[in-house]
Amino acid sequence: MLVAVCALRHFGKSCYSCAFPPHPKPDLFVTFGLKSLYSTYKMAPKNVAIIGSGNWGSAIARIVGRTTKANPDMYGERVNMWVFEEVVDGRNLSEIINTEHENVKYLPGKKLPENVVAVTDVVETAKDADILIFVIPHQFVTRVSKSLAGKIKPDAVALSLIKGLSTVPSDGIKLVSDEIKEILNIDVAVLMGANLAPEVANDNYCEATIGTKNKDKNGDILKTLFHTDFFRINVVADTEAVELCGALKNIVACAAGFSDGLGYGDNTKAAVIRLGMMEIVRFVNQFYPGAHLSTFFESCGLADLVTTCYGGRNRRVCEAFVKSDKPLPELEKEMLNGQSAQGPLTAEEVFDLLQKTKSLENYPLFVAVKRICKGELKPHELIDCLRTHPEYQ
Ligand SMILES: NC(=O)c1ccc[n+]([C@@H]2O[C@H](COP(=O)([O-])OP(=O)(O)OC[C@H]3O[C@@H](n4cnc5c(N)ncnc54)[C@H](O)[C@@H]3O)[C@@H](O)[C@H]2O)c1
Ligand SMILES: O=P(O)(O)OC[C@H](O)CO
Repeated sequence: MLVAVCALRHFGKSCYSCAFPPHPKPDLFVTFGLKSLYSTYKMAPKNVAIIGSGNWGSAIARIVGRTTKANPDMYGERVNMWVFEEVVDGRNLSEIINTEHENVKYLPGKKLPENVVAVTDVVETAKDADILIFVIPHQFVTRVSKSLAGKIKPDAVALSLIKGLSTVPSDGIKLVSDEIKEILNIDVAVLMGANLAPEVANDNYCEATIGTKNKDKNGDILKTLFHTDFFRINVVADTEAVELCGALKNIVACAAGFSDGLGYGDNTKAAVIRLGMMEIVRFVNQFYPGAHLSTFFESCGLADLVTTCYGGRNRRVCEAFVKSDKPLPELEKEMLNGQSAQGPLTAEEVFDLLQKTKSLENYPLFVAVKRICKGELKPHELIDCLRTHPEYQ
């Protein structure tokens, strides 16, 4: 055993300086046999595919295209990116991406690395991939995952960048990562953080959190795929908490938008952020207990909440909702050019779960956002809901 460990550590080189206790030098056959086994494993670069090509999908493709190219021993150079085909100015978006290397609709003005290849067939995109990055609005996850079932490598791993929840008619909600896992029967990690896509695409410094239950097995290969000088990654094991921070912050962003639309200023918004944070922590503890408090202070937690409540699309659309009195779907269409604000939908999904579990009174902010989005409350009533928050008792 000792010999085998030593052989693996030295890959057949001299073991005189081995830190292990004294042991015989491994015989050449064992050493080189293991070396070649190791090389086979080591020399098989992982193919990466991106399922999605919206605002965030395209920004992340800029990073992944570069890291795969910079690490040829770890990753295949070509990165397939699934494009939900549409026509832009008379041309197919996929064709524009593959000739001009720019997603002119969802991330205009930013070049994509040339090794990122737009593919319109989702199975074709994913079938040879060892790492599948899911980055689509959450309402499309079930359908897209089902179209991949049985058609991907059985030992592939997925990483979800999706900030949202899946709905289950009987149970209320399900984590998007669990939905993907159940449909595809593969391991699913998550990546969340304070990451407004246009700023990431600008290479402005920021951070993100990877949550994986298999840190020993997948932590390095996933981290290296994203970790750059300007995009710094921490890997933690609290997968559920990481994912829920990403999904639930979109609801809080809506409350921040209402507050901005009403002209309430920074103190009120700080209160919205704090109470929102407390509801996120409470929700995780109630439905997915066991998370470390420190996880909420990773980029996926407090940092994402701050950035989203100042610069996000959910905030922007909800501010406009107060000022214009137009319905949210109309504003989303008018303001976002095909992009998606996921807070209102997530608020509705979370509301159903809270109702089913008789927990509504513990989440006044989440509940108020749902009711305002659905026209059941006026935006200014948000503050009445917060005034009697259980955090004050
Ligand atoms: N944009 C950001 O700043 C950002 C940052 C971090 C995380 N996220 C999260 O990443 C996920 C994806 O966001 P995004 O910004 O890349 O997307 P987006 O909001 O830009 O959405 C547009 C994408 O949805 C696709 N789409 C439209 N209709 C579809 C359909 N019927 N089936 C499948 N796809 C369809 C479009 O082709 C396009 O690629 C979301 O969960 C979001 O919360 C976004
Ligand atoms: O633009 P939003 O509101 O979808 O937020 C984008 C990112 O999630 C911020 O980290």
